[in-house]
Amino acid sequence: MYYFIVNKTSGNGRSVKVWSEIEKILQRKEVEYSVVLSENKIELYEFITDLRQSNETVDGVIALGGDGTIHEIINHLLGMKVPFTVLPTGSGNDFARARGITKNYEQEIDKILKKEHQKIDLLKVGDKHCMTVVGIGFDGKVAKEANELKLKKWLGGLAYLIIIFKVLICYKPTYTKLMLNQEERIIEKVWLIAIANHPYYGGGMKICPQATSDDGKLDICIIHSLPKWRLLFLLAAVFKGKHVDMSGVEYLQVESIEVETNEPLYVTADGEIMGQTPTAVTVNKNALHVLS
Ligand SMILES: Nc1ncnc2c1ncn2[C@@H]1O[C@H](COP(=O)(O)OP(=O)(O)OP(=O)(O)O)[C@@H](O)[C@H]1O
Repeated sequence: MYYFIVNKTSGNGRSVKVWSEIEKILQRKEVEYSVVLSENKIELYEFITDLRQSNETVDGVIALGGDGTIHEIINHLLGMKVPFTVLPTGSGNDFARARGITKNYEQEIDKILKKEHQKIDLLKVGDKHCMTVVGIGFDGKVAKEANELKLKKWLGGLAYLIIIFKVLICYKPTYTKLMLNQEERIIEKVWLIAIANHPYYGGGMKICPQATSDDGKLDICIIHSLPKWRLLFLLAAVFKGKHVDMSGVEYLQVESIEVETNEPLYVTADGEIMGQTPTAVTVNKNALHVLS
């Protein structure tokens, strides 16, 4: 049995339209499925609780949503050895982008029905897990403002651009103390720290191009000690992942990181606000089964 979780709020309501398309494909292929079309996280928790208690064999849990939906689901599936994947219907879809999952839904369903899966790592941040990228600093502030902006769903990518400019006007880089694999490092004037399990965040920004979710490592990109105008050019280069060799960028691979800052900075995971610094991130190796 396949379990589908449709987040009605993601992608400006696109999930519901896509679900009706998918339901027809499933019926044509005579696939057994159960579905929840959820408006809020409580409906999601109830569905997963039912799934835990069910005697059915779970062939897969499939999200229709974006990275925020994935974030909620994986944090509830941990410990259950059920394979997970997504049919992307969000606005960012950075996990799908990283794994080559397309919007050719018929083709993606054929892949799902092959039942091939593999284990991947997750990032552990506090008591939560993250699938894609933990963002700290400038990007955390941008995500916070984007989540609060009601117009986000209408403006799409343009909303991020507007918010980036707005945040940039007032944002000041921060004195930061890091513990990288237990080794202390001080960096003054940090704009942002991205800690990645997959390469993309923010709807296609290739912040950690070398990140893979099967190497037991955190890929870390630190952007620091740059004037504002250079940061803007650098952020433009991030879309192609061409920023890593530029000055003001450090790219590291470690097993653990602790971040302390002289003032609290927003911490995001999969685009969702987790809290503020200080924070610590580690790898939870082979934590989740994903359908490939
Ligand atoms: N099953 C669910 N049902 C309802 N709401 C959910 C569910 N799972 C997560 N949410 C909330 O819905 C919000 C929007 O979902 P999501 O982030 O997937 O869509 P999006 O913002 O369009 O896509 P993306 O994150 O890829 O940009 C999230 O902030 C999340 O907290």
